[in-house]
Amino acid sequence: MSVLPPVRKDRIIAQLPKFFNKGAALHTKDEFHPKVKTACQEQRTGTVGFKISKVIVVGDLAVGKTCLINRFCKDVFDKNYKATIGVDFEMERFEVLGVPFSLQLWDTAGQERFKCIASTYYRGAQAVVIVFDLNDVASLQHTRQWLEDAMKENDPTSVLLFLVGTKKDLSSPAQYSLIEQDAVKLASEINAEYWAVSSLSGENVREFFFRVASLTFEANVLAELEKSGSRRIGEVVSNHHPVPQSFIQVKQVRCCWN
Ligand SMILES: Nc1nc2c(ncn2[C@@H]2O[C@H](COP(=O)(O)OP(=O)(O)OP(=O)(O)O)[C@@H](O)[C@H]2O)c(=O)[nH]1
Ligand SMILES: [Mg+2]
Repeated sequence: MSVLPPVRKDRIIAQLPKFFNKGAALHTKDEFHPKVKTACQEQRTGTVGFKISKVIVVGDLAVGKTCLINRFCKDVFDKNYKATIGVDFEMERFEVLGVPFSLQLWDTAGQERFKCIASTYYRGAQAVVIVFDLNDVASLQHTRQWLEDAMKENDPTSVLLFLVGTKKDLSSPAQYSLIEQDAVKLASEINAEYWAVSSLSGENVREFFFRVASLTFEANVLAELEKSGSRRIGEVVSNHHPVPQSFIQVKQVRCCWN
């Protein structure tokens, strides 16, 4: 018997949410991968329904990481800045294509003096959200460093990356389109999906997290399917050359859509 309450009605995902910008999307398909849809219909998603996927949110101080998470998880916005000390996390439960799926959203500190505490929590992320302020070019320039730090603790071939510009409500259309060009360019260079949001107005916040949940779910199901398929192949291969598990896992995620 399940002890968990049912998933909230507004956390049910029945369709793949759309990307934000075609020039910087993790993929541009309209629907979930056919293998994922079939596996969900046939209830062959293995352990995915019991898993909690870790998402880490990193970026400069005061760019709006905490506000972004709080807008989505609690539907609140605080205009006063209170620095995050170390880390904090929120759990969000979804239902994707009828399968329960949970995200653990880790809100980390951007302030230099708390960075070493925060970085100890980077390990094991399935998605990394790198946040910058759309009104502060320096915060966009610093995202490469945040990426490098996050990747020291994670496998770059299996992590989904998102580059998120915040405080969209504060930028004029002209200012916005200037920084967007740089952000889209950077996102496509680092293989991240780009989003622009406002936690004050709520613009794109829900859409963004639904996309994170959906793409993470899709990658998990594909990896699970690959694992159940490769177990048989692995058994045959291992009679001759043992295949390290890490190699199999890298392949699983890499071949998502190819
Ligand atoms: N206008 C506007 N202000 C925002 C938005 N998001 C955040 N802010 C403000 O920006 C400041 C910093 O926001 P936080 O979410 O605390 O920033 P943070 O990235 O978590 O900062 P650290 O915890 O120090 O790393 C606060 O004063 C927020 O009210 C937004 O979308 N629009
Ligand atoms: Mg914070």
